[in-house]
Amino acid sequence: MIEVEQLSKIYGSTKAIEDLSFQVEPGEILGFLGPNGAGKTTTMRILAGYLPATKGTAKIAGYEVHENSMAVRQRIGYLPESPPLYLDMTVESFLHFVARIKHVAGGDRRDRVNTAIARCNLEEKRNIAIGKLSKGFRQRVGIAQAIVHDPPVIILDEPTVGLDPRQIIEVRNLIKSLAGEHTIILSTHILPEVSMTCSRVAIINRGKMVATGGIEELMSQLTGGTSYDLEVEIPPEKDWGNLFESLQNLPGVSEIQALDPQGGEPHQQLRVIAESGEEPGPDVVGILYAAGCRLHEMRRHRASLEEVFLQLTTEEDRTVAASEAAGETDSETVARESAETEESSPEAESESDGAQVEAEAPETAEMPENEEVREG
Ligand SMILES: Nc1ncnc2c1ncn2[C@@H]1O[C@H](COP(=O)(O)OP(=O)(O)OP(=O)(O)O)[C@@H](O)[C@H]1O
Repeated sequence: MIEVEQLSKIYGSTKAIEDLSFQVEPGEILGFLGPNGAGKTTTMRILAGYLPATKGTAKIAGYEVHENSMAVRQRIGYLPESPPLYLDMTVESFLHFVARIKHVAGGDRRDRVNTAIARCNLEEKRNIAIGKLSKGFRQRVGIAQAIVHDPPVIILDEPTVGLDPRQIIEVRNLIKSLAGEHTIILSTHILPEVSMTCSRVAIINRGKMVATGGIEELMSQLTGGTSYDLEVEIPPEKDWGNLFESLQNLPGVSEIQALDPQGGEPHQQLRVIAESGEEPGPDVVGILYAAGCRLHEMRRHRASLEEVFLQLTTEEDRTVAASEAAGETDSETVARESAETEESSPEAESESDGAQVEAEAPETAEMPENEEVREG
């Protein structure tokens, strides 16, 4: 449903994203995860047809996003980081307005608006002006405007930023309830968001893809899977070397480490590292039991998504640091930092992005006087 091939975006001399390739299957929620400045918003804006890529292609439902931006916009619902909302309009009239500009047929509009209101739990707020709603309700209106034309694809850029913990849970549940019927890509820098909401994850760092896959799959592939820390007491008559060898030869065991080799007999602290996707814990216990060992403690450790994320992003950062130490010029880093400083100034942005900035379509092209509305 979403196919991205070697997508790159360069702002002046800053490579915001570089050769990104990934796919999102129908009905799936893909978490697009990366630290601040990794290139998430840039990717979301390109997918939504609001920013041209420098290189590569992105297709939504078979349409190339830049070449067929109108066809793509009909097929996507987009929630930008700061959703453009008309604060003076009531929830219902705003959704009618969006349905009209999204070309929902006149006869279907009432139904579509009612469905979006129901899906986003906005019944009690339908006649309230958006400006009087809390941030959490406004975010729901943002999601309602993204789904009001029943698009097959929904693009959500940091959908829970700025919400309180209760609102975060509500918005996450809402997003989950939309999967299946819709294909969703959700950008976030919040790890639990991905594990709670998404079926698959794409991790980016400094504009490059560092991993994609199912969350479980990534955790076992990248960290070597499960390990067990054991404290055992070995009977004096048993040969420790033989026992060590039996454990080492167990199917599914990758390595045995003696954590406390100085501890001496009979107490030993061991770490058993499993092969990827294997769980040899019960067999380890079986061997120890058969050898007459006393098991004082056994702890199973599985890497968390946090560890995977840190492992991936730190490896990448270390590589960059190493090349810097080797005397290579990191023009990208310098350019990024200066671009970040310039970001706040619209003039500076046009300078750094040259002609590409002018070619960008504003996210709110269909909503005139948007800036005034946002401020109001
Ligand atoms: N208009 C622009 N002009 C110049 N550089 C830009 C522009 N927009 C983004 N960048 C740079 O591109 C890089 C990626 O930015 P982007 O906003 O896509 O990251 P992000 O992952 O969404 O970050 P965050 O989580 O902080 O919003 C950053 O280095 C940023 O400074």
